[in-house]
Amino acid sequence: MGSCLESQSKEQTQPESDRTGGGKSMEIKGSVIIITGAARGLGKAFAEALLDRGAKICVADIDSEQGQSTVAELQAKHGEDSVIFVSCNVTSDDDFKAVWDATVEKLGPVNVLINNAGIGNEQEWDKTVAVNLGGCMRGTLLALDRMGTNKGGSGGVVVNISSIVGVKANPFGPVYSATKHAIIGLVRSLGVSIFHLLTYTLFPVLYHQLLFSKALL
Ligand SMILES: NC(=O)C1=CN([C@@H]2O[C@H](COP(=O)(O)OP(=O)(O)OC[C@H]3O[C@@H](n4cnc5c(N)ncnc54)[C@H](O)[C@@H]3O)[C@@H](O)[C@H]2O)C=CC1
Ligand SMILES: CCCCCC(=O)/C=C/[C@H]1[C@H](O)CC(=O)[C@@H]1CCCCCCC(=O)O
Repeated sequence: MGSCLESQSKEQTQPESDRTGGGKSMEIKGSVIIITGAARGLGKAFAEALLDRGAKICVADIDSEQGQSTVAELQAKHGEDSVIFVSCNVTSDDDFKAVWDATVEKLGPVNVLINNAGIGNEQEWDKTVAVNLGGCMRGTLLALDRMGTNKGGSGGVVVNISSIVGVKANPFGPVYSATKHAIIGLVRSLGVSIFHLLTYTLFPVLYHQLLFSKALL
């Protein structure tokens, strides 16, 4: 059966301790990092923390107004050459590729992708699946294609954002919870079969933001 994760082979397996993607240790200073959904919330907080440590950041978000305002704020502190905004809907292959190309052109070769964009819309469940799970899959597969050592890349890191409800049941949001469970399945499976990149999952618990505050009321 064909696989979207082409050219994996059993010969390419290596010990867990050697899973370094490109075989090098990772340094944040000078790294080029794409963060989806970084116009606000957790993604913006990741951008701030990584900029403080010397990374260059592409804020990729569907909300251009908020994204541009966030980048203007971050540029005022870290300089215009350190952070850019690129409009991106993570459900679109073309958008994701354009983000990658613009980042390489303006900041240099990409080292890290953080698939952070996420929504919690139980009524429009297919949209929630497309953004939360589809965005992580699309980004991870593109990263393998662009950074994978099997494709002539230098390796790199992909971080996919799950949630506490990716490991616990969430009766108030079963669709959201299912997407976050699936992200863990994706990364765990990649972790045992792919050594061309490092893949991680983060499990945030609660981070204040407007939408979630409203969901609790
Ligand atoms: N806030 C929290 O306590 C927790 C958040 N998470 C996860 O962390 C991630 C970020 O969450 P928050 O910062 O709280 O969310 P948020 O709602 O504050 O921000 C989400 C960002 O994603 C963007 N976005 C939405 N749809 C998009 C799309 N199709 N393409 C590109 N960008 C899109 C939005 O414009 C927004 O800037 C999500 O994946 C969420 O599921 C996980 C656990 C806890
Ligand atoms: C309900 C427990 C949520 C656990 C923490 C979490 O993952 C929160 C994430 C929010 C993030 O800001 C983006 C969202 O939209 C998330 C909230 C989704 C809650 C689903 C509730 C479903 C509903 O009541 O419609």
